[in-house]
Amino acid sequence: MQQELTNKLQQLYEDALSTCQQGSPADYIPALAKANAQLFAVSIASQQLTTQLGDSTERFTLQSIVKVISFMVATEARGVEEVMHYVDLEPTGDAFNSMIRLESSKPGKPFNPMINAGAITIASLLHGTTPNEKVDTVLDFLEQLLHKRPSINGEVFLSEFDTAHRNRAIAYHLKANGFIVGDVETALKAYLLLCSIEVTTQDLAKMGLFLATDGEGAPFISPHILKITKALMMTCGMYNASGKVAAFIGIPAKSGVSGGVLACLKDATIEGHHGAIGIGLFSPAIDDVGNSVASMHMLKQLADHYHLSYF
Ligand SMILES: NC(=O)CC[C@H](N)C(=O)O
Repeated sequence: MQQELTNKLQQLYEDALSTCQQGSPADYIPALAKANAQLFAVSIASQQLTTQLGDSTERFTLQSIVKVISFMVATEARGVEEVMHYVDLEPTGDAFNSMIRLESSKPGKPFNPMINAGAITIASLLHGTTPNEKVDTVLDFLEQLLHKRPSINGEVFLSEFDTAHRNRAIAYHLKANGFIVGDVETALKAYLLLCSIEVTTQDLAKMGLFLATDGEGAPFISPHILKITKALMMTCGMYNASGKVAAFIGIPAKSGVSGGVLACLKDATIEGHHGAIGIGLFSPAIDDVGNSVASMHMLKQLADHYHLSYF
């Protein structure tokens, strides 16, 4: 059922919308730079209800948000022990594309699956030998969850593939240290294709609800893997602002440089929504760390107003 908008939610949305100009769209991926910085959409989904604010049908690429999904799919396929042989579960405090710890810490194992190094390793662990076969395992999962197969934005993929010098360096460094399974270019291409999967905030809210309900009634991911995934979102999901997001918002969330944010709440109340809730947000203007300014403002206001912090 689609919810009538309350004045409060509308007011929080308008307040957050006014913060868009404090950021700007990511420009290190050329195709993302031309996004309309004024776009802002919020979707809230619970088992009873969905709420849409702004342009919730606008499509954007998942970018780093896909790291949550590919981690779940790879870990379901391989098991926690095998995955942890290749990727740790520790926050870094560094930028998402940092390479420093691959060299400064021995044996150069990526610290967690939410940074680029960890996500490229995870892409190498997905079943399949070609990039498309690997990506299909994630698309299959999303198709079951969303009841439609998401598309890949070819322009964004090519734009990033052509300029992926840093990710390529990370991938080869990982390979040299034994943390890429199989062909390194295959892992890199799979990772970049995964980042280019297109969604709307409505899709993100459904993904959030899936996580929030511990996978109830949706494609199977073991409960212990969902628990690890949400812990990773809380500790590592918001780049090197993860600690502050945990402290001041207190909701497991994952953002991407296209301006999307995925959040989930196990048991909360937001207007007519009660119980497990998924939230999807999107606004392309991001801050220095890489988090969407309006989306984070909205999430903070929601957390304060509806007492959503886990702590
Ligand atoms: N933070 C992000 O969203 C990064 C994803 C982007 N595709 C990259 O690898 O740089």
